Amino acid sequence: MSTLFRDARLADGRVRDVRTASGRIASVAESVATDPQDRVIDADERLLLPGAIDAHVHFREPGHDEKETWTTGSRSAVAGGVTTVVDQPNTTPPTVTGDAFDEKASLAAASSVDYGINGGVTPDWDPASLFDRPLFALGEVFLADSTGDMGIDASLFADAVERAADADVVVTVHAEDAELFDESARERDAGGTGHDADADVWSQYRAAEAEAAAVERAVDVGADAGADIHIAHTSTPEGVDAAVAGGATCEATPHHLFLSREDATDLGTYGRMNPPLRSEERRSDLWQRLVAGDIDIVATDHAPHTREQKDAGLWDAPSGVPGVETMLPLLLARAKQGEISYERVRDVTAANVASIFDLPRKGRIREGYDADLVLVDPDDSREIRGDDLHSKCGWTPFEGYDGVFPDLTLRGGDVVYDGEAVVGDPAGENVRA
Ligand SMILES: NC(=O)N[C@@H](CC(=O)O)C(=O)O
Ligand SMILES: [Zn+2]
Ligand SMILES: [Zn+2]
Repeated sequence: MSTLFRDARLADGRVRDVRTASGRIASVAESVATDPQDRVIDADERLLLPGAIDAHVHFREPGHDEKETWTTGSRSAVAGGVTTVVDQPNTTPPTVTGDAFDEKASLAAASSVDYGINGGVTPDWDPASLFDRPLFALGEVFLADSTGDMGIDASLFADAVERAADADVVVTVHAEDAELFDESARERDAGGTGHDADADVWSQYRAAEAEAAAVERAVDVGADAGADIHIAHTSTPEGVDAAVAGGATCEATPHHLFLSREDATDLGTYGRMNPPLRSEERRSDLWQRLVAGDIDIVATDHAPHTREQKDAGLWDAPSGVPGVETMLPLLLARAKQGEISYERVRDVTAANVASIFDLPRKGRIREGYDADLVLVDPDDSREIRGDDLHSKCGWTPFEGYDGVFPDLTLRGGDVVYDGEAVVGDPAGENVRA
């Protein structure tokens, strides 16, 4: 199937015809001749972007298919313009052995988007068999416990980073130092479950200082081993600055860029995640660092949990929020308001992700690249509603926010979302296989 987009506006403002054939971008030019077989789409100067690459999702299989599956997670992805995802290892079993990797890889065949599968680290990981598999990256490596309780100590971390350097794979780090958590916060929990709990207490507990301290440690270990360190979900400007100073790359999530402790009280446990929401001042400084280029990529840390699981007390509810479907729509809504350029949105959601994680055929609209494409009308925003989203969890922390959603998403030249429904059979491929 070949497709010709007529008069598409690219992120840099140029208006071009873009033709796809055999899953790749075949031509990008001011005027491209139509082949009789082409499906012609009059883009009418709507915006055409490379499909977003979300380097941080938790699609929950194997082990937690009540929260999400490769089917539901990838359907949510395409409806939000994401065409490649990277799955994290805190599943059950955790992805810490070659066998566990294989089990996850066979489940991922149900994915509508391309994917990478990360390997993780626990005291009983098996690096020999794990590095024998087509790993996307090592990570997220947990320096403190989060969902799955995979926090590891300093010596295991150093060992893991050395092995990753030998294998020439990036290490993605969940950087929080549990020694700096404020245990006295527990006494300030006034009780209540679900939305009636106060997640600001969670922000007090997993203190902001705990992030930069862990980032500093991670980049030091990385430098000693000669490894590439990527800091996951930086939530504080101090954490970003420590990553930049240490020569690491870093990501920020939509929830840390759009939400703050001022939202935590209303969200309750639905606003509990690791690292937690930060002060409005830190949130705004984080956004500035995104616009300025200190933050390399936006990744969602899409971490769905069921309502039933979230409707518990603050200390018992699981951490994490969904986000894969709303990342690009939220950023495009901000771009529409002039708060970030379309080129920067393209870079942080696609081009930079491809260069950090070495995906030479992804992240740009250029001849020879994979035909992973998102067409949007940049002026057409709508309110985000949990009921409209495709994640199995059925809720969003961004309820009521403006989003610019895709009119069309293509993966490998095939339409996977037509603006109203997810279409086609799952055909996602492992990007490292
Ligand atoms: N971020 C979260 O709060 N939760 C994530 C794990 C993680 O990324 O730390 C999850 O898997 O639920
Ligand atoms: Zn994490
Ligand atoms: Zn995560």
